[in-house]
Amino acid sequence: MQSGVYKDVDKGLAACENTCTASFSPHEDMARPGWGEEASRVYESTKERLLTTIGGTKSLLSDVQNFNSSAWMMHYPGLDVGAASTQQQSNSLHRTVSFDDTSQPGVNQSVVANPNEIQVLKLDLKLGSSSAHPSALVNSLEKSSIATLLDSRLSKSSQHLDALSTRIKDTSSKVLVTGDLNSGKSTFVNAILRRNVMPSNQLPTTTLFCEVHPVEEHPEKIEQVHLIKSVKDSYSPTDSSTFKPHSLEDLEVLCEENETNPNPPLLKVYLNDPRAAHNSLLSNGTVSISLIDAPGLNLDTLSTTALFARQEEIDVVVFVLSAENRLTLSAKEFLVQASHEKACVFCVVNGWDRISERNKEKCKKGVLDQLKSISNETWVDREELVHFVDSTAVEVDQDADNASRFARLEDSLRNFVLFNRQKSKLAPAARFLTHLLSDVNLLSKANVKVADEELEMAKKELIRVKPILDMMRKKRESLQDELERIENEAVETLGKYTKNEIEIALNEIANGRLASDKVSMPIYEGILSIYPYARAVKHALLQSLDLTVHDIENHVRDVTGQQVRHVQSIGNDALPEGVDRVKRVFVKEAMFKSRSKVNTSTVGIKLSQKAHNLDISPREIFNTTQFLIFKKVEDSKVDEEQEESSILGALSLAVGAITMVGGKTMGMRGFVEGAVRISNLWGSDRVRQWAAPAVGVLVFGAATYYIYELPRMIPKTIGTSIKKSLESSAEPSLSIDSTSDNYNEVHQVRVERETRKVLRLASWDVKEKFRATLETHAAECQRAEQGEAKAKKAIEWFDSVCMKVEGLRKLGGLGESR
Ligand SMILES: Nc1nc2c(ncn2[C@@H]2O[C@H](COP(=O)(O)OP(=O)(O)OP(=O)(O)O)[C@@H](O)[C@H]2O)c(=O)[nH]1
Repeated sequence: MQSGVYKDVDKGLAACENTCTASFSPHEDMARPGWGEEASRVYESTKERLLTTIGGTKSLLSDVQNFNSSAWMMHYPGLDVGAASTQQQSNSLHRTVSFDDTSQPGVNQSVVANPNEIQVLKLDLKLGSSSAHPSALVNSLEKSSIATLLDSRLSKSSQHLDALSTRIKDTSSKVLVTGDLNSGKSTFVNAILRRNVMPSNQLPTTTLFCEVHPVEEHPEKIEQVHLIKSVKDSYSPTDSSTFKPHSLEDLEVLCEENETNPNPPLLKVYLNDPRAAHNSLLSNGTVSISLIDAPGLNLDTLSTTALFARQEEIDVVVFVLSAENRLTLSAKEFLVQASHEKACVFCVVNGWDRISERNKEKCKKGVLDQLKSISNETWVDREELVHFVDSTAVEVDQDADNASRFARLEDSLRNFVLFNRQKSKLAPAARFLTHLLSDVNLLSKANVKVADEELEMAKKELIRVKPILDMMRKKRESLQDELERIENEAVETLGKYTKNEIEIALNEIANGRLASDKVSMPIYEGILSIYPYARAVKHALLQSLDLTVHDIENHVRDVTGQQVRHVQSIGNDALPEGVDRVKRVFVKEAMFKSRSKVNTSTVGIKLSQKAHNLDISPREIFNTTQFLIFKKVEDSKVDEEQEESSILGALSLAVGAITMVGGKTMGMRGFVEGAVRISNLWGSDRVRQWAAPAVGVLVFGAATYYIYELPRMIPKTIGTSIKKSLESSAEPSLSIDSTSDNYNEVHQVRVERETRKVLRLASWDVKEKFRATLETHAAECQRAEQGEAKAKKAIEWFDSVCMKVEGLRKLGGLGESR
């Protein structure tokens, strides 16, 4: 016999929790004076502790939810993939903290936990195919989905805590009286109340639920019946819209009226119990008890009554059966369900007076055997829970034996109600809190484990990435400087080179020589083709200049290409390992290609291909100044001939001018005629006498000299002219187009600009790659630092949750769920 239920009151709720599964035999305690007060005291103190624990747990759940949504997406333990490793883990850690979360990087797959340990916060993973293994589902779900599912479980648990809290605060207890049809339920309720209130009859009468409350619960403290349309409707005795009032006398009529109602109403009956508190069950002075007279069980009412019995506020089910009849199928079915829900069922075997003395033992055995097969717990405590009485005799004169049996029934029932109130109101809360706190503890430890893993990963990542980042940050400035230096040096070198090469070329041309050996001078074909010859010379000189520029460009391309590779190699050397290198290929042909698109860039290019550059002015053929200059440049010995040459030059200029004006080259006849015309100008006979031969000789000598000197003079004259005009944009004969810069400067600037453009692009590539790599590493570093901080915070926070769980367990007198 378990008699420690009320003795061991100091164990508080742990005792309450233990008694949930303990057998019930409080009769020894009942015999003690003041047992009711003691039970009540235990109840009150345990209730207060539980309510405080519920408040603390709710606040803890809210904290977990906030942390889950704002700081750390909660991880959920996966499924057991190895009993051995689970066992091993369990041995080393308090309440298995390991788990199989293979969806998380870095989590050791051999580390597992038993998911069955999670009870209240178990996720509803019946998603999609029912054949999908829960572990697969856990692992396939996104972290955020798990966190969301968990959040929903936490919310539901919090709501359930509210319901439990309300239930704990509810001081009333409900006793549901049910049983087979006509088994005497109403008669028994009347006997308990010592009043003939419930209609009882040979014929089935009770078709609806009659809930009897002490009159003290009525707002006006009057006896009254409240008819509530449906058992599902809400009801408040102070809200007249929720019920229809009737007098007690109407009760029988109301029952008759609703005999065939498929959806019968619920009746609340407020009744005065005239008995003293220590005798009364209804107004016992300790707790507020209501009795519910339910319809007899048949196929129609079975489900409704079973549903009613399952309700949390039903603390006790009193099952009334007839001593004369065996249990019906409906009754058996109900008892199985009720005993499953409530563990023990209080049984009243009615009509005991109808059983003859000699059959009483046999009848008793038959009833108990039936009960044993249905509810073993009830059978075990049959002395307290199964009573054989005559309910009809309670109000009338009854034999002492039945009076004693009924008194014992009443004591047992009252005791059972008080005892079960503790069980039905506090134990579910205690059990739920125990499981919930254990789940929170398990989840916290599982998350500490994950946070540990993530902390390790973050640290490793920082060890890897931070030195690279620091090195790159240090290199950034020097790389920039180095690239700029290479660019500037190359630009300067190639600019100078260009200037120098063009200077050399122009000097060559000014000396009448070709600047490139890839071009040859035209052949002089005599004075008669002097003009085409001069034009061809000019073309050859300009072409040689063009080829010089072309050679310069090629050289610049080669050198720039080398510098591009140099830039790339410096840039690639500055990049950390594992990063793609700069691979842009330098296409040297693309250099100097953009000239056709931009007008100014055509300046000074392909001079020989522009027709207007080949125009020859008389001065380029007969320019005495040029001639003299050529002489000076060519040979210093000719100084003494300068005077003569000057005269001849002047003459040649005149003759040339005349011949050119007359139609470019007129030939010897025209030349002589020209000379005669000049002599005619003089007009005097005397002059004509001596001058004609002298002029003739002079002209002839000059012509002879010119014919001899022209092939040598023309390239120099033209070359000098070209050089002069290229060195100054003011020279109209060979303009380098719309620029004020001279030819040399134009090319120097062009080469510098192209070189800078190419090298700047190469540097940009390198710098961009370096910048992007640095940014990537900075982001990785930042992520790792954030991960480290987050993991540290999570470890600290979940550790504090475990401590709070421990505190709440102590506060509520709760143990560990497993
Ligand atoms: N002799 C005897 N008759 C009883 C006893 N209990 C009930 N009866 C009679 O049995 C009949 C049915 O009693 P009720 O109380 O109406 O039975 P019930 O279970 O409430 O009936 P329903 O609600 O219609 O299922 C009545 O005539 C009662 O007088 C008892 O202990 N002894």
